[in-house]
Amino acid sequence: MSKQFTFEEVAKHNKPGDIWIVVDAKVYDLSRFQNLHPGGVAVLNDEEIAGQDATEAFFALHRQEVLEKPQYKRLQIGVIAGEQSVIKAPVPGQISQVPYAEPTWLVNGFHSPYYTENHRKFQVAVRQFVDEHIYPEAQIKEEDGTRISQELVDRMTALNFHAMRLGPGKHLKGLTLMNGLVKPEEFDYFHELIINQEVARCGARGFGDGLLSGKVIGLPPVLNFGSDELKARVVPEVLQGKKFICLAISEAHAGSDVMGLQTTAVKSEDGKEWIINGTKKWITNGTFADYFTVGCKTEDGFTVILVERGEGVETKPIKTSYSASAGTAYITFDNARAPIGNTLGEEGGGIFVMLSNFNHERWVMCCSSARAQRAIVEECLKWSAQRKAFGKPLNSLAIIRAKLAAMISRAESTQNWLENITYQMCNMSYKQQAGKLAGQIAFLKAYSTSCGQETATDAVQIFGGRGITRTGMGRFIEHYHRTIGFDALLGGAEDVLRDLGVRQALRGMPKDAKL
Ligand code: HEM
Repeated sequence: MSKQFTFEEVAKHNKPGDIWIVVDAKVYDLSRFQNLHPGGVAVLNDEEIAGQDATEAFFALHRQEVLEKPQYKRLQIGVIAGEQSVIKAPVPGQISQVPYAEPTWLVNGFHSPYYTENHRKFQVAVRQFVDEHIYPEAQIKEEDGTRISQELVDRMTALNFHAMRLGPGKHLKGLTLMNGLVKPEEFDYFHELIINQEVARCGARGFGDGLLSGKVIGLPPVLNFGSDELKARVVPEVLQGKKFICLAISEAHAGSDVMGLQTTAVKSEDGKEWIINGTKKWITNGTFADYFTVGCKTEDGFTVILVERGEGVETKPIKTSYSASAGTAYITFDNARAPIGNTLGEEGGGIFVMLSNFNHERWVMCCSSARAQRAIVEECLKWSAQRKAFGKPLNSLAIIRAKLAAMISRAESTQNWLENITYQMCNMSYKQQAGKLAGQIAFLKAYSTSCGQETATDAVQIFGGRGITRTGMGRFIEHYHRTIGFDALLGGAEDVLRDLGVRQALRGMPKDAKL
């Protein structure tokens, strides 16, 4: 039972060296903390703060997580008798009650044709896991830039999280998913969407990629095009988080232009090995990968080869604008060798191997992008309600409300289009998806990330200086604004994708369609 105080008792502690305050009906003794306060002593000694109820002033300047930190939590010495705390710290797994902070299918009273009872149970379990285990590590690693902990990798393995992130398919056969919550044959793209969206809530873009997204794009070529022997060796150890894999296609010489790649693979004299020479750039998870799914120029064109870390393979980190925890690498292959049996698909058939991967990769990015921008909407709705300017909350200004309207509309339209495409994916064969959805997914990705960029700009305007400050109230806004470019480039730049979508559409134009 907390010690009880009255406002009168608190008011007596209002002098330098003896400062108590009330925040949300909780009494804090700041006497010894005052000189350590990052905001300085003077603000605490203000006559409207020292000995007073400082709730409004506190929440205008600090995120509520400040009070959850153990070093600050222990400043609380009691509560105000007869008063109730109203501000609740988020509980792991909880659904936000802020309007538009959740997609409609998670909001009380709304309906959806897409999600089953099983999806709903699955979402609860995934959110709980993300909030308890991924979110806290994401916040630390995004800042310190170190790679994902093996402890977290292992926790994810125990739920077969790594396997589920590759989507539905044969690789799930025989696995216990999420402690048996969903049967492998029932796992569909909506389950996968849930995983992608729940992880995106962490608001840590670099760590999000460090969370083995190299595997999401690097392993499918092995799964779909590797020999049985290669698959038997590589797939289980990657899905169990014992080894790491990445996709190594882009180069300093060529990004979207796959045919312009310069890394070469030639056969050894005895014909048993590939000898690989060249460089790769911006390779996610490359710094800690054991396997590299490498796009190479070969005699017959373009070929994809699985290369193991070893002699002739060097990786070094590239400093990008997001966290080094993503393991973004510059890779050099200097007479690196790989057995011919590591060829993925046909020699010269690399384009086919790559193209079969792109739709899924882009759709995964749409899931994250839609959810990440919604999290920014929630931040802006909260901030504009609690921040006062000219004596009124920010949201009393029409210009702020107009920005919120635009953000909300963007988040809702992206999610709704995404759910429609996901439903099509659930009801089409992989081949049908390749034919019918490449354009749709390309358009959605470009739309979603351009919406994200506009939302990032609007959010910075709403948060002001805090929107460009890495700590404190605007830290998620600063982070989102700094890293939205990754969504807009990875998996295809916006302009390239829009053009691809239109070209796909033009191919489907009936010859007899005339005005
Ligand atoms: C339990 C009491 C308090 C604790 C534990 C605390 C802690 C902190 C911390 C950790 C920061 C760094 C920024 C951040 O991480 O958000 C900070 C900044 C600040 N604090 Fe406090 N604080 C307390 C009460 C207050 C009060 C009552 C005021 C009164 C106005 C105040 C004014 C400020 C200011 C002006 C800043 C700088 C904000 C900025 O740079 O945007 N603090 N405080």
